[in-house]
Amino acid sequence: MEEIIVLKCGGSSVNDLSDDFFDNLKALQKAGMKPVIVHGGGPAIKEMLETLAIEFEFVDGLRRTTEQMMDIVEMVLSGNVNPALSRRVNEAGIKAIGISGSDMNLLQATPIDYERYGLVGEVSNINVDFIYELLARNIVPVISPVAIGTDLNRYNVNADTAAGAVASALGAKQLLFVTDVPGILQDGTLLEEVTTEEIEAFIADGTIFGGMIPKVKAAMKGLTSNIEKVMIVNGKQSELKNTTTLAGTTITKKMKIKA
Ligand SMILES: Nc1ncnc2c1ncn2[C@@H]1O[C@H](COP(=O)(O)OP(=O)(O)O)[C@@H](O)[C@H]1O
Ligand SMILES: CC(=O)N[C@@H](CCC(=O)OP(=O)(O)O)C(=O)O
Repeated sequence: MEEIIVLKCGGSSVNDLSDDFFDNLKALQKAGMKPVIVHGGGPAIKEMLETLAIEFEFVDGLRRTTEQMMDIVEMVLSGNVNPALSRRVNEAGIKAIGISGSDMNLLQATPIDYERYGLVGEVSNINVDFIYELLARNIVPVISPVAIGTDLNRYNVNADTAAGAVASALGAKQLLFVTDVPGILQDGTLLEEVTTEEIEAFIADGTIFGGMIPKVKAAMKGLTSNIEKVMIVNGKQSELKNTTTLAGTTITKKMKIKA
């Protein structure tokens, strides 16, 4: 199997992905790589819950998910964001198929802690064979992070975590977080390379907060498996123009040698 690259498209930028993003996707395929997309949709879920006057809260950065809320999460992620993104990929001339993580037991999950988070899951198993079949046909899977439990409940999985799990399970070489900022910023300055050690310190001193935390955590976990390169890049701008010189933050496990 050729080199697999998992791209996580965050809800913050999924509706505003630049044309360069799709050109880049094409270039990756042309270069013989196999892209797999996992998307989020936090802002769209928020909007829908607010429209329906359903109150929600985040516990440790995860949306505490009730059964009623799960209906909305599934509707938005698998019924709205997912087909919209796969349509755009298809429009760009790339074969893509939108799939819910609960189809074909694609993403199987177990509850993290039902009392604390409700129907929030962590991925326990992935139907990699099905993804490989699609990749062999040059079809880009566009995966919604709604998972299925062995208890047959649906689970809401954080999309960054889901992307990390998919990348590790597939033996992907690269994991790219496509978001609404140019990468990890420190006092407004882009950090081009950050080590896993530095990340711990940045979380502790508040440089990295909120939605960036699950990304760097998934990155650090991914780097302990076969993933060689993790990047955080902006999907809205033209940094994605060139596959070899992507602008953004590269997260590495190697130590920086101090001069
Ligand atoms: N050090 C940091 N550098 C850049 N962004 C950061 C940092 N710490 C926290 N963030 C926040 O993380 C956000 C990206 O995460 P999130 O909103 O969850 O995006 P996505 O929907 O793409 O997953 C940024 O918009 C920014 O507000
Ligand atoms: C458990 C949990 O918090 N799930 C997320 C799933 C979507 C997501 O992660 O979207 P972004 O990538 O846009 O943040 C949520 O309900 O918002």
